[in-house]
Amino acid sequence: MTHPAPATDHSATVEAAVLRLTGVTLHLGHEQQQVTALDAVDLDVAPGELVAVTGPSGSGKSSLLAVAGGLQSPTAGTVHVAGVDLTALKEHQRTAHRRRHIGYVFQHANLFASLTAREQLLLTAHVAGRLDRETRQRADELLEAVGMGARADHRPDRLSGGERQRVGIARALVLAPGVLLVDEPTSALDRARARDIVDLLAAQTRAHRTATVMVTHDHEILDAADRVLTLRDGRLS
Ligand SMILES: Nc1ncnc2c1ncn2[C@@H]1O[C@H](COP(=O)(O)OP(=O)(O)OP(=O)(O)O)[C@@H](O)[C@H]1O
Repeated sequence: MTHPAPATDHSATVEAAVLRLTGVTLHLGHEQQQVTALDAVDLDVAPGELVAVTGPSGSGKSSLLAVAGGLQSPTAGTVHVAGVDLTALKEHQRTAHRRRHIGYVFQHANLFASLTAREQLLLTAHVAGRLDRETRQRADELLEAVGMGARADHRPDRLSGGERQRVGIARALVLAPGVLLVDEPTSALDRARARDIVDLLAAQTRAHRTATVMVTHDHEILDAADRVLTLRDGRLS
């Protein structure tokens, strides 16, 4: 019987982090108008960990999510997702890796008006070529887990803002991503619903062992995070 070679320390730590940004710098704009949106950012997020990133307007929060999600290539540095450096991939490979390993939750749930809650999840699975029995079952389980089981056949116009956000969270998890990137999830919600949603995100992060990064202005929800980091002028601390 053969045994696999032991992993080197380096590859083991990359895998352990799930999401790892190393020395990430992002310049935006041109020449005199150039802005350093991210400045030598290092960030490791482990499975089951919820990291909140806060910071003033223009500090680089959206840029951080865009780079971590492979939507924007950094000017310098590397972004490892599930052990693979996104910056070393060709565009089509990056898209495939992103679909497989990253889930996104947006400020507004961005649901399709004509689809029911369940169909929002099934469409995501379909686009990824994963509309199989297992994924259908996972979709129903997730809708149950986010408290939307009884409303799985409702379209967005029959759901509240908080309920739509719940569907958005379930949709982000339907392909079992290792990384969850969350952009201002509570900004469209009242206090009580904001609390519900962030508690749900924390619970789902733990239940599904995702490495979750949540960008937020909302200081009242920071207690739900395992770690709180601050961006100032593109520097993370
Ligand atoms: N396309 C662009 N060209 C040039 N500069 C840009 C561009 N997009 C963003 N910036 C600048 O990069 C910096 C970081 O912007 P970013 O949107 O990441 O900040 P943010 O913290 O998400 O802000 P907010 O909280 O207001 O959404 C800002 O100074 C912004 O003006």
